[in-house]
Amino acid sequence: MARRPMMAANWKMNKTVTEAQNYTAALLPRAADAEGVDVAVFVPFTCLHEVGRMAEDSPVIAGAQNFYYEDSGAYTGEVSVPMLKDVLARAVLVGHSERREIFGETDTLVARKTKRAVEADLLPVVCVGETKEERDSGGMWEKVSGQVSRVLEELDEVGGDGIVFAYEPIWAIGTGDTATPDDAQDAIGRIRELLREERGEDFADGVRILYGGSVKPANVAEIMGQNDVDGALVGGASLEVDSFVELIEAARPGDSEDG
Ligand SMILES: O=C[C@H](O)COP(=O)(O)O
Repeated sequence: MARRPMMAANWKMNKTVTEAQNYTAALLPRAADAEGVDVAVFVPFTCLHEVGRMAEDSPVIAGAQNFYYEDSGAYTGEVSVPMLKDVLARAVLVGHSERREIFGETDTLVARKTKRAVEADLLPVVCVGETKEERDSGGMWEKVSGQVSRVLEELDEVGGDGIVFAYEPIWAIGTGDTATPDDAQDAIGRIRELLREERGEDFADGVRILYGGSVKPANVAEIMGQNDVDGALVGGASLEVDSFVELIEAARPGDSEDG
């Protein structure tokens, strides 16, 4: 099944509102030409409303980088799904490794957030991946399969067709140390196989799985050329519009190495 590619920018903790406005104004006309690719931009809460408003009538998907699964209440510092929708977010990152490693998010919290996003029709991009130590000790698959399975378990009641996963080996994030295209295909192919075993052929074929970790214009074509890789979640190389647009263009169907 041909899945629609996705190219996603994760600005992380970068950009003021003015910088976000300038970036979005430059991106929108150029992303409009990106036929066949879903373009998403995951931005800090402080500029989400502005990016959401500017992108509202465009194909560009404005997204948040985090949220909490309760809708309201005494959760100081947190932001809920209704609040994200109110500022025009259409997607959200869930369980990015920086949330898991720095802020202690557990597999259970990530799974509950994913369920809440699905229920609210906010597209979750669920991040999974192993540390260098886990990879070196042969524990990559135990870690990644555990993260994916916990999410699937939580989604039992709500389905979750169309959710997006992002495989991001932690050792490749922001290090310039990209996984080889074979490593990316191996991990992502195994994730898809797990989805097939747990939820059947149609679900597995429909879920997009992105790769993340030091993706840049110089390596994107090779990564996108892998059979099971449906796009990329990009940090550093998404911060400049020119470089992000190069990545979007490389994701267009027919532009990747194997088609
Ligand atoms: O969300 C994006 C990933 O953490 C990758 O970041 P990076 O492209 O700067 O390595």
